[in-house]
Amino acid sequence: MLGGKGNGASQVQHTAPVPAHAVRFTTPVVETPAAFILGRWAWRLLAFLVALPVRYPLSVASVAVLVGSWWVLDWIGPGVVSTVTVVGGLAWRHWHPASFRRWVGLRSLALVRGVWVYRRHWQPVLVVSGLAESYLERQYLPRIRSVTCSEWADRVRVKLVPGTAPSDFEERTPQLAHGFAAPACRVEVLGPLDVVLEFPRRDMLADPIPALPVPASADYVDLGALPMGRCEDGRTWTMRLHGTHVLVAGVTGAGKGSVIWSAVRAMLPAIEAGLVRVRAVDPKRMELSYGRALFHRYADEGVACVELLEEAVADMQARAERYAGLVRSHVPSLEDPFEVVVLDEVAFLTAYHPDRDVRRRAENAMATLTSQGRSVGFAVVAALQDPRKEVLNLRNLFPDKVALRLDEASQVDMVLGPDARGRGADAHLIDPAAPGTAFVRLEGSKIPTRVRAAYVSDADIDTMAGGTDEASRGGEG
Ligand SMILES: Nc1ncnc2c1ncn2[C@@H]1O[C@H](COP(=O)(O)OP(=O)(O)OP(=O)(O)O)[C@@H](O)[C@H]1O
Repeated sequence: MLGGKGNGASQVQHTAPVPAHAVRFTTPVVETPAAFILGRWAWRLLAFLVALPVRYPLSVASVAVLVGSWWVLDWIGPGVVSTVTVVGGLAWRHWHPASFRRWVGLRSLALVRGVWVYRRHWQPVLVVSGLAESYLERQYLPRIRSVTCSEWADRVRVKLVPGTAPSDFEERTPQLAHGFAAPACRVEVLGPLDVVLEFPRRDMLADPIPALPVPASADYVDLGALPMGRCEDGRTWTMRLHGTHVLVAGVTGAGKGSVIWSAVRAMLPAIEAGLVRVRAVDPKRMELSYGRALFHRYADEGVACVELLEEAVADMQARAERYAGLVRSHVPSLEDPFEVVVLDEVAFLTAYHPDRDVRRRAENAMATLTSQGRSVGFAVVAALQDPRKEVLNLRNLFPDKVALRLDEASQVDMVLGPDARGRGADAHLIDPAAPGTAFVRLEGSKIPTRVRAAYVSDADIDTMAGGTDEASRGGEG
């Protein structure tokens, strides 16, 4: 059953003896006549040739055209076909570079890398990393189904050996990444026995991303998808804020400020229009004080911070009372704007403040805001350096989390959830020279995605706070 074609297992010669059993039952060795073996090879060759036009239609068609033209016009035929193809290809590349890259460039790359990198090294890498399975003294390998290339990564679709699980691959992502000379490896489960291994080819996030354009007007502000920066596949990283709370964790210098400011920047026209109000808690007095003018309320001293939080709780409860039985979901308006409470270094209030009463009141206010605020249009964005439980008991009240560079591997799962590191979210290995880089779980995906927040400089914040950033305003945000 394991060796059957449909189940994705391919049988290979075993390279290591199975440890001796107390009692060994072995199948008798029967000499196979050479005719059988040759017949089987011939059958396989025939099946391969028949499947060829289906598996590689473009390549087979090209060869057929070349041979056909040679048949009809002798050597002039292939010469004419090649010239037309090259000139046509160059023209295509010139006029439609994007479609040429998608249909020709990336497909050719996938063909070459599929053979040269993955199929060539597949068996040794999998055997050495412990992903080859043994059964009745034979070894079985997961089978490569296809290799495709995107702008930034190779995606190797694999059919697993029955009896194994995707977690076997998830546990060996470092071995696989090193084995195929890639900077990382991520595992995506498509279905039973069906996984994709994603190997980045280059880092799309290596260079800092300048602050994104401010949306042209409040109409273009989408509180469910604020543009924050870039994903590792080159797409824009968008973050939902309305209807959720966001926890941003990262060591000092990891770039928590750029996440907070990118969110504020993406909401700027709505803030100016009065549809969004930001209350800022800034105990470090460094990060948020720059943009004071943008905030509805601002506090930087322990007791004042707690009072700000308690006022937000009172406003939230008043709104909840008005909505009770009448409104099911909040829509931002001038009367009831979307209220965002931004807390920089939340542990200062919940763990480090010397006054126990301040710590308790801060924790209570945050717990109330995060547990009751979502449906009435209150969101909390909290940044912290140390995600350990004793520092912030409320971690689980934040549905969305951003894991910037962290100190220890164990903190990754604390921030992103128990299986995050197994799925490739190595936030503890983020390069300190690339602040703003983080792992997040995008909506609808279990796989953590690597992103980088755009860098909103002090000058950008000054311009935002002065309301003079017309030049940087974009179209649809
Ligand atoms: N997204 C980014 N892209 C490029 N550089 C960045 C980015 N974010 C931050 N930096 C750089 O890293 C430095 C530290 O960033 P930031 O102050 O936001 O870190 P932090 O996590 O808030 O640190 P702390 O907890 O000490 O305040 C910034 O001064 C800036 O030079």
